[in-house]
Amino acid sequence: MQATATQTNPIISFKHVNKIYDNGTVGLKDINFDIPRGQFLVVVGLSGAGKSTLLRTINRMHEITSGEVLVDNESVSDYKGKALRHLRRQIGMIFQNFNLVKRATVEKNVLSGLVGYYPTWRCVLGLFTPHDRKRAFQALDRVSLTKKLFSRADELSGGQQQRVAIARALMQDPKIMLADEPIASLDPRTTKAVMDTLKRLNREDGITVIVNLHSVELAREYADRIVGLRSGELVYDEPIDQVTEAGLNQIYQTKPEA
Ligand SMILES: Nc1ncnc2c1ncn2[C@@H]1O[C@H](COP(=O)(O)OP(=O)(O)OP(=O)(O)O)[C@@H](O)[C@H]1O
Repeated sequence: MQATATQTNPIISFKHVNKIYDNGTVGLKDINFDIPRGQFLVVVGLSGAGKSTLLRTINRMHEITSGEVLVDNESVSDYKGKALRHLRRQIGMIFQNFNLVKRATVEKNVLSGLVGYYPTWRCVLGLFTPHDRKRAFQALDRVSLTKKLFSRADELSGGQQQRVAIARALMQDPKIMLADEPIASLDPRTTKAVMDTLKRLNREDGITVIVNLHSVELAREYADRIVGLRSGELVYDEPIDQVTEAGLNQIYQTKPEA
């Protein structure tokens, strides 16, 4: 069989990645795997398994202790200044608590996604061009929220706020979207709206999406592939058509005593 581009050219690679926090806690232990371009990857595992740590090594919110993280075949560990800013522009991120400026309008929150492109003072002063505003409107359209353009962020439901956060990330024109427990504080209906939005961006825009989830059911519903972490180690890695209940249970077993 002929190798496809995604097989030969992963967008992200972890090579023997270890992360030990300053207090000695092992965050990640010898992580090795590739993420093909355009994949919808879900990372599952118990609380403290290392999911957030893993995600944050990709955009260098966390530094690794050893090994290599490659984005587009380039090791990002030594990136500084311009190179690091360029890396972070390509990677959108959303969080459990949305991280919006609650008293600001939806439009202003979305426009703040341009902070990686403009000096911060320009964003703070709100010096955006008509073209920027048009892009903010288009980003909100992608998450079906144009009607809320001039609402204050804290007037929106949790699910809507998370979609504003997604629109803000879209302003970066990202190749990769990291989502750290994006639905942990949402009810089932709004959860579906957020997960469907991420899936649509993955399918229609080709954005590689990596989501940390506690819910195995949601992982099975949305993922192309599921990886499982336990105590910082990769203990599970299967494409969705090979995921089984028994396999998933293995992620949640506690380690036998040595
Ligand atoms: N800044 C830190 N300093 C020290 N240890 C940390 C730090 N951040 C995380 N840890 C530890 O690293 C391990 C992995 O944490 P991490 O937050 O990545 O797990 P997680 O799977 O995302 O958990 P959760 O689902 O609760 O968010 C845990 O033992 C955690 O206590």
